[in-house]
Amino acid sequence: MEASISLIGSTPKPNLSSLISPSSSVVLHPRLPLPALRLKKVSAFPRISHRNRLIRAQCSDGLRPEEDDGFVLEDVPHLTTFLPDLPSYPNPLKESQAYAIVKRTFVSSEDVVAQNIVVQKGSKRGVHFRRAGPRERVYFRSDEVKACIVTCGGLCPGINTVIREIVCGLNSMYGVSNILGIQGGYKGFYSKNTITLTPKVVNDIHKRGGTFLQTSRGGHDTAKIVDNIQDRGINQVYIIGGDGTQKGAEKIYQEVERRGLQVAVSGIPKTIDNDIAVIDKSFGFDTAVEEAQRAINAAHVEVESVENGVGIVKLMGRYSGFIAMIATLANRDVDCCLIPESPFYLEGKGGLFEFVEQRLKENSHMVIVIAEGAGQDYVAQSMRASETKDASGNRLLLDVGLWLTQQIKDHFTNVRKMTINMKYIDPTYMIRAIPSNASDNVYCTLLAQSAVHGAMAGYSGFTVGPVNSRHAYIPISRVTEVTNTVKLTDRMWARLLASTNQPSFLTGEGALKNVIDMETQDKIDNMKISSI
Ligand SMILES: Nc1ncnc2c1ncn2[C@@H]1O[C@H](COP(=O)(O)OP(=O)(O)OP(=O)(O)O)[C@@H](O)[C@H]1O
Ligand SMILES: O=P(O)(O)OC[C@H]1O[C@](O)(CO)[C@@H](O)[C@@H]1O
Ligand SMILES: [Mg+2]
Repeated sequence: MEASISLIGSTPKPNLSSLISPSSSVVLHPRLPLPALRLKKVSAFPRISHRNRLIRAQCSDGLRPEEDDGFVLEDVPHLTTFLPDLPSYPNPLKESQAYAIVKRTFVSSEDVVAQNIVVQKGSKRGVHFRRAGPRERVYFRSDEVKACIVTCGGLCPGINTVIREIVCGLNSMYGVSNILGIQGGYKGFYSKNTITLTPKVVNDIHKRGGTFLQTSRGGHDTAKIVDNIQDRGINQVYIIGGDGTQKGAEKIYQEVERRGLQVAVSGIPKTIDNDIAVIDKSFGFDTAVEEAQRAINAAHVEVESVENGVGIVKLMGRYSGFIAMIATLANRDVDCCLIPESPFYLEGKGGLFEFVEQRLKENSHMVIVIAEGAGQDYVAQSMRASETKDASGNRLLLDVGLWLTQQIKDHFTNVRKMTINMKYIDPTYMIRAIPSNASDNVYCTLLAQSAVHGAMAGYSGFTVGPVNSRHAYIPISRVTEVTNTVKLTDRMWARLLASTNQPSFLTGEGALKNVIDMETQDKIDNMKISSI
């Protein structure tokens, strides 16, 4: 059967045809050079969600589901898309001692990573991403590369490891020695001096927390940044940061393409909140969960040593309660976990006050873990909410930890006439500021090396990250269009409820329906397989 292909984006170019198996119908996104098969150009979709565009693409191709194995490649841009005459060179890794006995040094263009690995007999093959790794040909000569690295947004364990491994990877694998550090985040492109990064300069930065290059929020001025990239002759840009940073990276890529520059833009997702879609997990998350154990354990020791001890530990998580959820599951001494995705209430039947009292009666102590973004609307009812934002436009949160501490104290002292011993611990910045642990260090190394291979291979406008444990190149827009959140309807939250035996707070009329409605909408937009 002849393959039927829908192409979204600019005019196709004749190479890289091998991805197409004769029986597949393939949707190439956003631009894959022309395979030697029948092509149908799909024009002008409304710029709605990436996912919807793909669905539309398949429908417009007139494919009936029965004839279609549903293979979809969400491809990343390549420099040859807008610079068709760019020369390529044999990858210097061919000569590398490190890869001398590796059976398959290079990743084939046919290697893709499936987004969905839980399938049923007869399921569509679904969305795939290009597998990350070195390619047979590179689009930069080593002595021509001028790379830069920038770190933006909040801190996260492991940033320094990523910086180190980009520098060392470029140098040892590709012989690149011209690498600049942009200081202080995006605004550093146009307002600060750069620093020269060599393997020697970055040699032991991975042992320290924070970012060697400093970071900032706000200050993303695309035109000024790309002017600066152009003026300095930079041709590889490595951008380490969270969802906001990746949105900025996408804008930089678009401007680079508009100007027709030979610049590879690579995003490396960083967020302690684990709120980036598509990837399995963000680096530093495991380290954060591990460090959170120390705070939870301290709270438990304190409250178990007194009568009616109530410990509250506040953890980070602006919109996503992953750290709180996984830290709770890991710990066993937590009686109740509160996250932004799961609304809770204090008073009445099934409320938090009732549960605290019950646990105090049973055990004489209890520990609550609360994510900083939990119950914000609730807090706003009793505090004067100011709609203040940080320099990047993120809403500044009200301190739910202090608020909850006060509410519980007031309730038991004034209403229940009980003496309780309250211990409130806020370890948020301590958790974020530490160096990464061993497994995160390995993860950061893989991310950095994958980013370097992708840039050298001429990909641009991509984010790198593990999808079902295999590192992949993902279009940046795909990871920024939705926020990864804890799905209350998935099993992981149920596991937590089963482990703590806490109330689900879903007894209010319509509460469960609201959650399901919200998540259904989310799932339509976001095909992420959320699992940790
Ligand atoms: N929509 C956007 N377009 C362009 N740049 C953006 C956008 N959103 C944020 N940025 C820029 O990205 C940088 C970091 O953004 P932000 O402070 O939101 O942190 P982040 O990358 O989301 O990391 P985290 O939230 O994990 O700390 C800032 O310099 C900000 O100006
Ligand atoms: O105080 P800062 O540095 O703006 O960072 C706080 C925010 O950063 C995050 O850790 C995300 O990086 C959020 O969880 C938190 O709200
Ligand atoms: Mg963010």
